[in-house]
Amino acid sequence: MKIERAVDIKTLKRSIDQDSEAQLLSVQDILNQVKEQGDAALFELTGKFDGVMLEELRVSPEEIQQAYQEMDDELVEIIKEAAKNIEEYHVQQKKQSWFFTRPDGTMLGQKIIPLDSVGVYVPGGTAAYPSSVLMGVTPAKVAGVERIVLVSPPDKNGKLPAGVLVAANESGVAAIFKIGGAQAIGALAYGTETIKSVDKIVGPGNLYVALAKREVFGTVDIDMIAGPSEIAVLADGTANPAYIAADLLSQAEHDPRSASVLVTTSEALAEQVAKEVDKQLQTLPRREIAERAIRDYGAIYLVESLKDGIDLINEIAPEHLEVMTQNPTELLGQIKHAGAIFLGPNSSEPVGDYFAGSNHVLPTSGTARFSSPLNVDDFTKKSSVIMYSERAIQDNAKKIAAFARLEGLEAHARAVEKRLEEKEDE
Ligand SMILES: NC(=O)c1ccc[n+]([C@@H]2O[C@H](COP(=O)([O-])OP(=O)(O)OC[C@H]3O[C@@H](n4cnc5c(N)ncnc54)[C@H](O)[C@@H]3O)[C@@H](O)[C@H]2O)c1
Ligand SMILES: N[C@H](CO)Cc1c[nH]c[nH+]1
Ligand SMILES: [Zn+2]
Repeated sequence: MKIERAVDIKTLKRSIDQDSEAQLLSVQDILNQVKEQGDAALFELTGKFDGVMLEELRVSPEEIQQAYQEMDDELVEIIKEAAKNIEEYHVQQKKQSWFFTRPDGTMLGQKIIPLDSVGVYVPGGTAAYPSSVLMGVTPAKVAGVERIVLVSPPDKNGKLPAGVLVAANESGVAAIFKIGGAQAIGALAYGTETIKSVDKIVGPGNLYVALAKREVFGTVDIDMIAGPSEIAVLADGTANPAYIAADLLSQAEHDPRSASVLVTTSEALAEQVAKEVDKQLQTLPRREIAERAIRDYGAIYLVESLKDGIDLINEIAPEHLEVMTQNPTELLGQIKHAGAIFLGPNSSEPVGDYFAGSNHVLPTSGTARFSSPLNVDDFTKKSSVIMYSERAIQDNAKKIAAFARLEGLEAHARAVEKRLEEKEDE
């Protein structure tokens, strides 16, 4: 890894918009086909793109049972424990409806309501992460969403990975469907004979999935369109270089476009981390991916002070930030922009990916400046509640009517004045 004194933030801001016109047209065709032909389109497109002719779209209870048998019992227990931790964390996020009254008897409030139904997309292939199943489903469940369904593309034998099925079952989804790509997004948005449409679709996927989500937005709500993973580590000379290198590589192995960045005040540490990264890379099974990510999007930035380091971190707004300094908690107050903040030497990033309980679906590509991790609020909506008292309408009707007339809206004015007339007639 190169050690630099100047920072090119631009290299971290990778665009997710690498779609071509042809891909967009193909996605639009797929969505139309699903809208018009329903299940028949799903069977046909799954044959075409996933190479398997399915008999059933829905995963059967027997398939779920078989998944438990295929998995090591110890791993099932680990998934259960992770699910418990994730639930415990997200329960803390739950907000209550609130109401208050004014002295004139008016009652006002905000009612919080869970969405009726949600679809969670789980990518296929090597990115079919059981942990992402837990992260997508649990906040919806905690929010109180009644119907949560999961979609994921099948393999050539028409199967989904055992880990995905176990995680889905443990987190309490209502149904699992073996469909992927734009056709899965279309089915969730428009509904088919077998799959009822949902109100919101969440979860990452390839370009076809991302484009399809963008296309159906408005018919349904969607979550963020996530870019490749990122990690930034802020460290002083007290940090352990082997830990830092390992954590940088943990995100580099996700994608050749993952960004792994160290910001440090210590030149000695910078040199040690660069050496460690090279050393640890040699034995990684996903070495090729990680090597490309480190080469193209990895960097070590030397800064004069921790204050300069924090300014730089706030500018990068990384998906994950690890703070490995002598007193990490003292810096927390100054960190404004980061999706998840890991404090101290024991809080290795994968702790958050799998087990601590916080959500690993996080804002990427600098969007941590204005967005948050996937959370319970993403699966609720709010309604305002207004109950004006008789005294309040009598006292305020004239003011409201005057305001309406300022906007040239006579019917608005007369609607509230009607209450005054009715009172005079009594
Ligand atoms: N940001 C994150 O947190 C995160 C996590 C996991 C995975 N991912 C992303 O998920 C993606 C996984 O990709 P994947 O492809 O393995 O699985 P996927 O499930 O995203 O896509 C597979 C589907 O793509 C469709 N498809 C493939 N080729 C097509 C074509 N030519 N025309 C139309 N549709 C086509 C097929 O329907 C197939 O079912 C990667 O891009 C990865 O970066 C991101
Ligand atoms: N670090 C990824 C999100 O940035 C999530 C993940 C899933 N599995 C392992 N890691
Ligand atoms: Zn990860």
